[in-house]
Amino acid sequence: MPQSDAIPALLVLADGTTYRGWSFGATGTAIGEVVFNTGMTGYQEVLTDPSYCGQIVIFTYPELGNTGVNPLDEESERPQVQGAIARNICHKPSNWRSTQSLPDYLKQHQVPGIYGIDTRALTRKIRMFGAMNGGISTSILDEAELLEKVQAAPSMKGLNLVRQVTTPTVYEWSDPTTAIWEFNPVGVANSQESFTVVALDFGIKRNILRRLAAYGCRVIVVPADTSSEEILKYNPDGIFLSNGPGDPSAVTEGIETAKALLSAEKPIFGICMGHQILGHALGAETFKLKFGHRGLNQPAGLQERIEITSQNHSFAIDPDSLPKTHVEISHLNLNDRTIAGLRHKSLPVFSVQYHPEASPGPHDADYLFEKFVQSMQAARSTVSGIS
Ligand SMILES: NC(=O)CC[C@H](N)C(=O)O
Repeated sequence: MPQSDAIPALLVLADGTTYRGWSFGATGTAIGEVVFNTGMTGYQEVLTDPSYCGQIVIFTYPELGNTGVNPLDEESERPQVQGAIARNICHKPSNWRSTQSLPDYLKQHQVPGIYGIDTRALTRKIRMFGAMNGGISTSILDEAELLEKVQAAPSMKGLNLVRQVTTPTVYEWSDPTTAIWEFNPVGVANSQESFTVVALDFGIKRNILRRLAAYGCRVIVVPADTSSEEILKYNPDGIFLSNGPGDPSAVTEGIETAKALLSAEKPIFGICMGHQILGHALGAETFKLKFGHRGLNQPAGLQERIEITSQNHSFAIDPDSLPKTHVEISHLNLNDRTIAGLRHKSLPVFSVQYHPEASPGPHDADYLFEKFVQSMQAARSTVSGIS
């Protein structure tokens, strides 16, 4: 229920659908692509994932904010969503790790939210008609006026948002997953040889960096427009292509770099946007899904093994465009049979459309970090003549 001093807010979708609710977080107006996330946990990780830049996220889980927010659960240094839509909000968090309430946190970072919305009906609408632009506002309460602003906003298709979230400078990351949260101590202990990984930052999540560090990688994170020559100067054992927001086909500089890096024949691992960029570099195309996959229970696999995965994406690789002579599908999304993983037939190069680092989500796919480390180990042995 709204508090007695709740501020009224308006939500308008590009097709003219309107909902009225109350404001939480910052006041003002936010316009973006409205998408839904079905996860039952991890609202802070979702809000701070740079891949959501430009989007307003509907949370289908009915109450947000119960466990507050804390500095350790940030996937980047601030919330990255344009706005948030919730059924209900908890104003008084209760958790030993909480340092701030969710509404105060969003207010501090000027991110507007709206609650009191029938998120089930809204999600059904998006599922039926597809993801579309929308706006939430406390200052424009006239439906036609907000609709005009929503309809003037650019479509997500063709949008390069990487420049807004990539690191401006090179930095090194060496913090592994904290010991109390480490769920795979055996795998981690087995891979303590150190490898240098250059991570191309299209909007990287911190837990990817932590998982790479947990498996013994020293990670050098570089801006998205770093050239292949500069990357190879670090003499990396492997190259990582990160997740990120917007349309992958618009990230032409990243695609060109990935193409050039393929000819260096080093191990390459891509996650989500990284997977799509690798796909483009290998000669494939991407297309926009009707409403995307965002949640923590997406099944992925091919034949015997099925992983339950964490996902957040709008675009996918077009199977008809895949150059089958040198690339093969390693995983399918088992809900809709779209491509969820790729593998090069002769090079140590692979990628997944989902998020093996979870945060939030299940840990089924964590083995992919181990696989990346093993491919770097194998490449080292080949170079030194031990095979
Ligand atoms: N999480 C991601 O990297 C998302 C990739 C891309 N922006 C998409 O929506 O498909």
